[in-house]
Amino acid sequence: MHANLPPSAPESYAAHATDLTKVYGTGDTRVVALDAVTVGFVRSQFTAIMGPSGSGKSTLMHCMAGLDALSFGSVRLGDTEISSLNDRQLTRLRRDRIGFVFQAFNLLPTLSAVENITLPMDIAGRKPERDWLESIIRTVGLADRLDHRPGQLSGGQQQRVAVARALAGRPDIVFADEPTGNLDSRSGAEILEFLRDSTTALGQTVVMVTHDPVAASYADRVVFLADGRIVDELHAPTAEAVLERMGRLTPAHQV
Ligand SMILES: Nc1ncnc2c1ncn2[C@@H]1O[C@H](COP(=O)(O)OP(=O)(O)OP(=O)(O)O)[C@@H](O)[C@H]1O
Repeated sequence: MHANLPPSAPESYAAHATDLTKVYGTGDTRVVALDAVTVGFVRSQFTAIMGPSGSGKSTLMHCMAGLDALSFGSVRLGDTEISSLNDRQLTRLRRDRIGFVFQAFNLLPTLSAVENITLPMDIAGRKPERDWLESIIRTVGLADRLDHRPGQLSGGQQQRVAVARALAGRPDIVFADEPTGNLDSRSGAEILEFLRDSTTALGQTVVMVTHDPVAASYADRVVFLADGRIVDELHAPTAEAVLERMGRLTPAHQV
């Protein structure tokens, strides 16, 4: 398994940031959202990013996914230095090599579940690999819902379609931003299990931003941010351990 390579081996990372710094605004409105963050996401691992509100979680995800430009530092996706890419190359990289799952499911209402799953590949002119697609659909348990439109599916089922869509192109990495934020706890648990299965059974790499210690406990590793810096990390986390670490980072009035 790639996950057993030493973390220092560059090939063990699906994505890696070095001294990643992001500054918004200038003068009085200047905010250092990320302050020289160095972090790697090991292939075939599930990593959760946690931290108090405003600590830089979304900014880290957006910079590493090529959705936002860096101020300083570098981000590599596999062998590709993304800060060296122009807008067109970045668009292609996001489309072909990154999967996204958001809190809102962002499905097209007029398309069936399977059409939604294959849409990004259809747009890219790529043919889905049949076996891969079937294993994803099996993993997320959608085989008997493929012809349903999003309006005929529950929230949990719609998010399963969104997870399958993110995985369909066999991306180098999947970024999930609060993927269970709109779901009841049972549907949320299913989605988290699918994300975890996609790393253990399918070898995918998943990075998830979450506020929820229970959600984070599904990950192999939790990285904690505070004030734009990585301040802690946990391996094989339990919800209790995550909660305890978060308690140390969050001022009492915000808990
Ligand atoms: N487009 C922007 N312009 C100016 N400042 C921004 C912008 N986006 C984020 N920030 C600031 O950068 C800091 C980090 O924001 P970010 O959204 O990454 O935090 P977060 O940890 O994801 O927060 P939350 O948990 O509330 O979503 C905050 O101080 C925020 O106000």
